[in-house]
Amino acid sequence: MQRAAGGGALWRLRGALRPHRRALALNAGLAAASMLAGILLPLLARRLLDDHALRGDTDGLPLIAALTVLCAGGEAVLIALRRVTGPATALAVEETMRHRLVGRVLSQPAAFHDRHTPAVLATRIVSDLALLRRFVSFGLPFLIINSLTVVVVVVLLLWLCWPLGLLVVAATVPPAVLARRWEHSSREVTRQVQRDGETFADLLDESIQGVDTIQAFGRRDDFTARLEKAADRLRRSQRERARLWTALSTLVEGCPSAVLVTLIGAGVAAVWAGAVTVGTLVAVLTLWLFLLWPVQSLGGLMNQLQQADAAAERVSELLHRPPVPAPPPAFRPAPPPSSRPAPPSSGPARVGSRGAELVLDQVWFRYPPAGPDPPTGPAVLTGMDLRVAAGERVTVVGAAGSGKSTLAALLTGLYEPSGGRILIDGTDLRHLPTARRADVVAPVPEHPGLFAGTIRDNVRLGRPEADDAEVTEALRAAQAFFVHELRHGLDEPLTEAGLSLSGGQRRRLALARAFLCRPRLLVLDDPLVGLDPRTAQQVGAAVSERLGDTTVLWLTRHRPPAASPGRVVRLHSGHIDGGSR
Ligand SMILES: Nc1ncnc2c1ncn2[C@@H]1O[C@H](COP(=O)(O)OP(=O)(O)OP(=O)(O)O)[C@@H](O)[C@H]1O
Repeated sequence: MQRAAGGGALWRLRGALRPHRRALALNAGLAAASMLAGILLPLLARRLLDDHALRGDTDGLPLIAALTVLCAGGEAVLIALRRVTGPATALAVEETMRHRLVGRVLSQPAAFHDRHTPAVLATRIVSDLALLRRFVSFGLPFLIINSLTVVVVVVLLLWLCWPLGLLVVAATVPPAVLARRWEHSSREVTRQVQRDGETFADLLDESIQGVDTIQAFGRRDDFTARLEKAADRLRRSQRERARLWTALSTLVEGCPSAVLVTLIGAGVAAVWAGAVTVGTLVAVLTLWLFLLWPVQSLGGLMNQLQQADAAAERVSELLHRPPVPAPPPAFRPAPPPSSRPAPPSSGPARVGSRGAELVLDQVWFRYPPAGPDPPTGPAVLTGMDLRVAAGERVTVVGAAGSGKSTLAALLTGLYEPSGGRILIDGTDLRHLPTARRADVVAPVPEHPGLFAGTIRDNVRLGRPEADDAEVTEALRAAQAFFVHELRHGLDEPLTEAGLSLSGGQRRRLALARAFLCRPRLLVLDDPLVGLDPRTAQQVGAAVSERLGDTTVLWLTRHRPPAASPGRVVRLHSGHIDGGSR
């Protein structure tokens, strides 16, 4: 439903302002006080002229002069204070929103990340929040101060000389109406600018990430053309927005000069006619000058309000997503294996744990749609049944695209089944708290995620408290001996996403990471891809021999090496042939 006025999405973000309400109230107080101190000056000038200067009366002059200096000085001090506290408050508000936003984004399920690319999320977290910070530090205070100024000045003008006051009121109406109409017509254009910006950011992200492929296939010109087309669309919508904005600002900025001339003419005539004093005319003209900035800045502030509202809409769409569901109180996962003493480092490393029983009960799965349309694609899993006893090793063999990675994603809770249940020791996986999942189910995904940091940080991802002896043991079990040949060993820094390592090395670090968690169920998604036959054989042997009673589900396109886990089942047409023994 279309909102009647801008600001609705901003209002939905008020929760993020709550922790800063004192600082915001202080800023508003400083702004109102400085505005009032400024507005008192024309009134004091009127007294100075009418009661003293034009009459030659010096009685009381020092008091009026002292009050004038006090107001002028007070206004300057209050403005300076606001300039210090305002940006600090805006930065604090931005920090609160960023903290909440990052937390919400990182806790969203995989289906959400399928629909929002990293570029779009980064834009929202960085650019949209910067827009909102600017609005909180500049746009919002000025919208409040300017509105207050208009009300106070108009009341004073009507009180000082109502005909001149009415003239001023009449002169402020057209710009206000124009700004309102502009706000209406430019709302959709503003959103279009932001949509085009997101599309461009997406394409840019995709092109930079795939630059090797683009260059290898000599498609640089094609991709440059695609980017230019998207940039052109963005430029066109920005130009349309600028056109609307120019029309408004020209009218709004041109109006006041015409009004000032009229006001001077009418005011001088009124003084000649004896209807107003010189002091009153000076006060009226000065007060009109106070209205100039609020009127002239109206367009700019509406512009900022719109951009901030569009940013707030996108930010609140993320912030108000449902939180990760809390587990029902009944579920008690087994105690984390870290409480057990680490095995001795001599002899073959054992990284296993007490295994969990896994049951897939009529599991159906269809990927959620990328857009708002209802799902249309075929179901990937179609009533899958599989029973794996505690401590059992099962190899699931399936062709490319048969749904192995999908099954791994379901087992690690990245997606929820569209139908049926996944039970671990009889408890539905849906009820397993996210933070404890790594204690129970550890994945070795087909494309493991590594992060900037040291090898140690990456291996300890699931168990940050593990000591170096445990990390080294997990690396040995995963055949990741290459780590000891690195210059800094466990302290070797990885560049972003572990790009400084080969695919096979990354995979072995992912294995070590999973081993270190000593999970009760280990899910391996084609873990031998990228390994040479000898290392593959050793990893297969490590999984068979060194995992103790850990239950292992090995998903693969081909039968793994001879030493690989025991029972073999086939994934075919979305279900497992002979899954439930
Ligand atoms: N995020 C996604 N959104 C929509 N469809 C998807 C998504 N990921 C995978 N699919 C589809 O689900 C099906 C199964 O894919 P999946 O990656 O699970 O297969 P796989 O057996 O692991 O394949 P491979 O051995 O090639 O890695 C494929 O048809 C694929 O197109």
